[in-house]
Amino acid sequence: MVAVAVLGAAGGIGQPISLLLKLNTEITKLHLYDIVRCPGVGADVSHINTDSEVKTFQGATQLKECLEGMQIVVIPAGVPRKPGMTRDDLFNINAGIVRDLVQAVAEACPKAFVCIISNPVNSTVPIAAEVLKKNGVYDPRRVFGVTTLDVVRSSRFIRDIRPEFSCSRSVTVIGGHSGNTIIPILSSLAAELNLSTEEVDALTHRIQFGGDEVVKAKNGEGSATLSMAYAGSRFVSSLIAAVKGRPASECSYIDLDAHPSAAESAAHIGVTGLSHFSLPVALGPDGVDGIAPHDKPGAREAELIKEAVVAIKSNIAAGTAFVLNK
Ligand SMILES: NC(=O)C1=CN([C@@H]2O[C@H](COP(=O)(O)OP(=O)(O)OC[C@H]3O[C@@H](n4cnc5c(N)ncnc54)[C@H](O)[C@@H]3O)[C@@H](O)[C@H]2O)C=CC1
Ligand SMILES: O=C([O-])CC(=O)C(=O)O
Repeated sequence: MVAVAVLGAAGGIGQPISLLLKLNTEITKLHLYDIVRCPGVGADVSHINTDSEVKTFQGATQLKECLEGMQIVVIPAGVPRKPGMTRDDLFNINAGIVRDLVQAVAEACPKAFVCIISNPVNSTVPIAAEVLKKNGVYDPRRVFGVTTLDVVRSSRFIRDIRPEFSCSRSVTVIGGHSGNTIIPILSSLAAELNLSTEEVDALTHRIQFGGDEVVKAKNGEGSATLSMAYAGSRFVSSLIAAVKGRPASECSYIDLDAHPSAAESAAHIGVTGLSHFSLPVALGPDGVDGIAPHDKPGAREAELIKEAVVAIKSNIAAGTAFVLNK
């Protein structure tokens, strides 16, 4: 049995991710929750002829019932950016949404894997961690910031300039999920693909600010939804593979206490004094199971890491203070 809940299921990401999860034949129960429009989305998705049973829940009074028995909880609830905004500008609204949803997770399915999509991920994941800690149910191996879209973009953007590069090849992306905290590790690929310094710089910038391309193109109608749904569904598939004992790894923004090798690996690249950072994570039946083999940062990336650490530190502090000071 694999039971998955989507919180924010009627939204721009929520709808297509619900569709993709309905197509995943390993999922047996799919629970969809939102504060609006959920019955319609659920009725629609439930007609797809795969075996999973779809149930919909709407409004805070149905949240706990939605979450009971869930093994994986995917959270794309919250507001998206408009042009001119940073992800951090979403903090004031989304911090409270994530806090309240994770509180319900703590009460109804404390052992579930929690996959957080809502921005700013650099802060919302520490918020989730603090809420679970407050409830005495925190397992750092089980809480993930979904940064898969940065990896997906990296593969595709490299393919744009080197058609011989296979889109299905994963690229290591570490750090966080906003602007200059996103660090694609391109040094060894640069040698392999004969990328010039200018090309590496341009690729790095495009990957870091890929979200802005979509925000600009959507012109006030939100941010990435379809590519995010794809990325989120890929992340969930990897998690399910790991739970079922198959090898799986994904880059993800995790608690560095999730595994001794996480903190070691981070320290090795100069990341100290942070509770969270995105690393290539080896996934196992209990979630984070170590650090997956990955390309090592070169000198240019080491500089980017230094900048990212400063920004992520303040994002984490904001998230932590939000829960602890209330
Ligand atoms: N991690 C990543 O790589 C990415 C993250 N995002 C983030 O995902 C979030 C969602 O984006 P979209 O789906 O485009 O937004 P959207 O506005 O289309 O959908 C959000 C959904 O959340 C629901 N919602 C709001 N408050 C809720 C609550 N308390 N409980 C349950 N549901 C609630 C809304 O009713 C809506 O259906 C945003 O914060 C966005 O920045 C977007 C793209 C990539
Ligand atoms: O750009 C945004 O606000 C949405 C997002 O996180 C992304 O597309 O990477």
